[in-house]
Amino acid sequence: MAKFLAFLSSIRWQDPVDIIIISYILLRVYILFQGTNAFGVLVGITSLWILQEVAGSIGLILTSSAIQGITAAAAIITIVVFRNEIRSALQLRNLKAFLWGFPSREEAAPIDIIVDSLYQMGKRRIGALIVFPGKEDLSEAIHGGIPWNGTVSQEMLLSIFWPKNPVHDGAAIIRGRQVVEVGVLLPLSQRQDLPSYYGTRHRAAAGLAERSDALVVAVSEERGRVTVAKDNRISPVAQPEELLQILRRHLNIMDGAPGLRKKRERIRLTVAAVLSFLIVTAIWFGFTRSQDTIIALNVPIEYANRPPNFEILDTSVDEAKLQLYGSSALVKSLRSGQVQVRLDLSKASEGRNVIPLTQDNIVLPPGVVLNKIQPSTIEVTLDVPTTRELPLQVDWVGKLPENLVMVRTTVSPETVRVIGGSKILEKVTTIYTSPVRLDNLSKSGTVNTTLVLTPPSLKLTSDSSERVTVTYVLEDRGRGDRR
Ligand SMILES: Nc1ncnc2c1ncn2[C@@H]1O[C@H](COP(=O)(O)OP(=O)(O)OP(=O)(O)O)[C@@H](O)[C@H]1O
Repeated sequence: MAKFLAFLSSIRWQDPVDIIIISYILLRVYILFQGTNAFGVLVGITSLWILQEVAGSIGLILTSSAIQGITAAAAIITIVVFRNEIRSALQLRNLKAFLWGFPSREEAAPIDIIVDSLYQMGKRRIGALIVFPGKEDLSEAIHGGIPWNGTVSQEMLLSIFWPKNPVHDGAAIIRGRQVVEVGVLLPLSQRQDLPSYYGTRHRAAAGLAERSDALVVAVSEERGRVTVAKDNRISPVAQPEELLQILRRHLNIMDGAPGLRKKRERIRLTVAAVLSFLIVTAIWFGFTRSQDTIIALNVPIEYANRPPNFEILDTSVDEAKLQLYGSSALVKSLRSGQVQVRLDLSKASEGRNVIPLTQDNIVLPPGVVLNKIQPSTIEVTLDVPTTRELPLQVDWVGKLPENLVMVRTTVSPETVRVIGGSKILEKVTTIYTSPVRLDNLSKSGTVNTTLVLTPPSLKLTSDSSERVTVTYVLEDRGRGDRR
């Protein structure tokens, strides 16, 4: 529970923003690419990337780098192979349309009118060729069309393919409710297995279907048959209902009233948005959790609420060793002062106190969790401060040269006033200077040095100085004073 709360408090404002931005990008990619072959490949590449992250996080170094290589190669191949699909998916006029717009969902084609017209033309032996583009861009496959932009009607279709009409040759392209181009030349299929009675019209239908995701319907001038070409298949369709069904499937026209269709579309988008959010949240969770780190930190102990009149004479340690856990970004950016160890001395009494060091003594920034504290207890010795005047002595070290003897030493000042805990001061009888070496002395003189307060809890009164002057007199053994 504590970890969960710590996790909640570790969420920064940037994290939900991060998740929302990436979820939105994912949703946009879905909206722009749904239904295209490239979409399936994109899903594949994303799965590979997730697999690589998982492999990396559990330490499968070789697998992770192999998948990384495959993902990179697959991404490049996808861009090359699906360049047309990607281009048509991104064919939006401006950034606003790219970020907010929906790919122009043209109004559904009036397939009843179209199917009726096709069978009418069949009956009357009027040859026709109609292309219903899919998601792919056809501009590289087709040539020579004449822009038309007329709303589909039976009269218009019959007149376009009327043999005396100058534009009856070639194919018509229908997008939504519009005949957008007429007289379009389609690529001819090179297949050898097509029936011999299929002439160039049917070969043209098969050719474009093979090269793209468009559906092409041909009406035979000779036989009056309606034939549909899609992908690598080309076959006659005897019944108008069957053709209606094929067109409905190809153009993604849902049964039901337009209101119902819109509702279904909204539900689909909502599901896609929720799924994007959940996927991105899961990835974010895995990503940030895998970034969690443990660090060790030494933090000076602060003492609060010291009883008045008491001094801290001694403590068993000056620093606490903390082991902290959290997201690596957070843990690494910890600054001094953000982590504090505070010991409450309000209940401490004179002498030695053993105070437990617990979680309650530690102040941590949100998101950082305490894993371990050392030591578990701290000894604090409190005492009443007193002042004493103590004699000062020189701390001579080493040996005088053989021929010399020290006959007199004076220290200035001779005494110092020291403040410290009464118990400690009871044991201290003398204050020493810093060590002064004897080996280097060759004649009488003066040395300036400082005094050393031991134990360090002792302090000098404000009127005492740290500086000490030592005057010494040396003599040659047997020869008297040496100046
Ligand atoms: N590459 C092409 N792209 C578009 N239309 C074409 C193409 N080649 C031929 N056509 C159309 O096909 C017509 C010729 O049909 P042709 O009789 O050769 O074919 P078919 O398959 O036997 O058709 P039908 O059964 O109607 O005779 C042309 O007048 C032209 O309208």
